[in-house]
Amino acid sequence: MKVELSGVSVKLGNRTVLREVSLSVPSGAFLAVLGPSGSGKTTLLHAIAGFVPLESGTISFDGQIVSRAGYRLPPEEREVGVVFQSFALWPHMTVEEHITFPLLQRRRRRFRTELEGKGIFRRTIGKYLSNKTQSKPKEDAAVETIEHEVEKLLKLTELLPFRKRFPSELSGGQKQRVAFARALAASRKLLLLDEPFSHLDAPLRATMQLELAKLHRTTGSTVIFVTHDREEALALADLIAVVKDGRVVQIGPPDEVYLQPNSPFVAAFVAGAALVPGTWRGKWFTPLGYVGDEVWDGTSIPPAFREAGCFPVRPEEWVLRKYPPGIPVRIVRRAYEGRTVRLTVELAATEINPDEVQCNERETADWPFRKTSFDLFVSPQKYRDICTDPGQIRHIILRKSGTNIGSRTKNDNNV
Ligand SMILES: Nc1ncnc2c1ncn2[C@@H]1O[C@H](COP(=O)(O)OP(=O)(O)OP(=O)(O)O)[C@@H](O)[C@H]1O
Repeated sequence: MKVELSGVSVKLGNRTVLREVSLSVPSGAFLAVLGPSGSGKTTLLHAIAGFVPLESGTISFDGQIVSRAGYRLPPEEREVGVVFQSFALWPHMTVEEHITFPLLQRRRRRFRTELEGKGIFRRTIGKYLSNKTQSKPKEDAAVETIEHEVEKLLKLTELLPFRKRFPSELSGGQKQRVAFARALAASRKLLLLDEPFSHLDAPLRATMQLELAKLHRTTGSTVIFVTHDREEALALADLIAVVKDGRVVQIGPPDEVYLQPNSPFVAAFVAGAALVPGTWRGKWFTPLGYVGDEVWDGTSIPPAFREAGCFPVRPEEWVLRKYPPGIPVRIVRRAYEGRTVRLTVELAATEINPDEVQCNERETADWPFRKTSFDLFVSPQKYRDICTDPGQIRHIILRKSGTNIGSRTKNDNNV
């Protein structure tokens, strides 16, 4: 199912929580909605599910408007499957009953007139159908269809051995799979997932991410997935929408958002980039405190970085050196991660006059820009060769890629 939002604004209480959000998710695509806490991700998902009314704009599914100001197709009529952060399983229902329930609801919608007021939500399909609301052949066909679908979903989510168990008898990962199976039973067209892995430990999280990717491939559902974990978003999605303060500030494929962020916020949030303060002269950038005569070529850096007086550098772009040339930094933390050592560094304060930092307050107010601290990775061997203790001052330079470095004296003449 293709999902389109055009100029969507949502007010909760007297706060505008979503502002003029426009985005388009092609049928079968996996969109990750990525943003910090409180940015409006869950509200965006709730607007798509039909849980909240719109102040303005439209939401459409396959070209049909499902929400606009003053109109909202009820959630149960939207054919969407939702997985909530907390799983929200029903303690009194078994695994197979969880999956049966939305199938009965869908059936109920189809036979609404026949079933109206007949008390269909009993614990099993048998009980439900023994209400004799339909003819015998119709009953048999309904049982068969629902049973068949339940079997398929149990198999798809590898829950066959647990079908008779209640939630209290399941592990975290199994509960998660029940939540997925129930959502798929509600709809295979559109799945809305609100941080579904946030309560799982790291190994289980990795397994569930693989399972979700497989499920997405096999079902072909459109998936909208809310997360504040950039690695999860980069690993799973076809498209990432970065949300800040209720707005979508950038949307694109993961590599595009990672490699070509359009603002300091996206660079720092999605790529963990350092926002190196310094001075722009034309296309050339001189990092603050740089010891040496190099300047960086910012031809491909968007204007928002010039306005903020900074240059984005991703962790993998740095080279650590014992001596100048480079930017002096103090190593404040090291974390051994097996193949690499993650170093957290701060610009060495003695070298820097904070007044020289041309910081755009609005863009960087929520990011530790002035107290610039960021990560870089070195090999364990390099770590042993270059640094021994946190607290040491070392130098970092931008990895030479052949095109992004110039000489200060040579290029000063060109600006
Ligand atoms: N019912 C409400 N009334 C008023 N404000 C609300 C209401 N619900 C949420 N908000 C506010 O709307 C903003 C967006 O909330 P939302 O839950 O969508 O953010 P989020 O990005 O999903 O956050 P998190 O990652 O912490 O779950 C927050 O500042 C929140 O405090």
